[in-house]
Amino acid sequence: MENNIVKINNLSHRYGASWAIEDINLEISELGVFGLLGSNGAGKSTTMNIMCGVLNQTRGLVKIGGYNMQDDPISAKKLIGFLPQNAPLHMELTVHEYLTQCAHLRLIDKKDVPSSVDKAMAKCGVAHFRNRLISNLSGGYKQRVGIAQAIIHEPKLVVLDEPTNGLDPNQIFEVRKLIREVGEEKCVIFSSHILSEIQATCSQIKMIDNGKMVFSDTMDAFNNYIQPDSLVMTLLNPPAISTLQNFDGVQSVVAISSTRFRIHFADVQSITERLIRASVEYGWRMSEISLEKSSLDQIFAQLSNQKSS
Ligand SMILES: Nc1ncnc2c1ncn2[C@@H]1O[C@H](COP(=O)(O)OP(=O)(O)OP(=O)(O)O)[C@@H](O)[C@H]1O
Repeated sequence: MENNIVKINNLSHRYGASWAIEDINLEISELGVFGLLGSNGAGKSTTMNIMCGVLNQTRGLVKIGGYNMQDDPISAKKLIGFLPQNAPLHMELTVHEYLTQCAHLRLIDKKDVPSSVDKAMAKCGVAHFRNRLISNLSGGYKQRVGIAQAIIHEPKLVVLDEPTNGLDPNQIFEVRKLIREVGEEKCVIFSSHILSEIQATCSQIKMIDNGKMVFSDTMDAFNNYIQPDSLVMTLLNPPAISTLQNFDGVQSVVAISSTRFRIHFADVQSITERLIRASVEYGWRMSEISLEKSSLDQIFAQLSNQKSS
């Protein structure tokens, strides 16, 4: 038996004539929260829907816990909990009624249904709303119920498609916390188009751009990758530009105005500190210094170019 929780090989899908995803490869064999990052239309939902057996791929292989999704969908799907982009909630049911129905749909042994429902409600912090109609819950609590239905049968893999979309900052904070807790016991894959969302929640990051996987590594590796390589500073009494150009570690200097400069450097280590010290020593009168980070669009562009070169 393979010990991969998820194995995806050369997964490709087209809607009509246009390819939504092409040759996606992915292997996960450990617990934790894995982020799938991509801008709108990048192919995240298509990948997740195929992974969960909701959509049939045009080409490629999906195995969950060693079971091929196309050959043995029942065994594969037993191992998955899925919260699609539009949570499949029944607004007219109470939280308890809905989760009980989900437990039956997941073929949990009848005698174990009440304890499974109680456990999922407790884990997701919705037990105190057990008798409330789902339609009367806030967005954050609706998402919690959505996550509860995804974990009720104790799956190995939990797939959450943009679970924090449309929530307010407090609700986002709480739902992220819940996702991290679920990730301590299960493999969680969750998608977002917001980089900070993935950075705050995930140990690993997979980036999709234009239907292709452009980056797959740990969050630390990604954060190192996007280390800033420029800064902007304002000097009210600047030296000659050649002085800045010759400063140790500086690669190039662009004068944005007579007092504002963009400095490109090779290594972020200590450059800001050394520039501040020099400003004090030589009386440059620094009033601003800030590191510039690449935008998500720039990162995607860099990674996509690297991939195709
Ligand atoms: N049912 C469909 N029919 C035709 N094209 C589709 C269909 N579903 C998705 N697409 C197209 O496939 C591409 C990938 O869409 P997908 O929904 O997988 O992206 P996404 O990364 O999840 O984006 P979003 O965050 O906007 O949902 C897009 O160009 C989209 O327009």
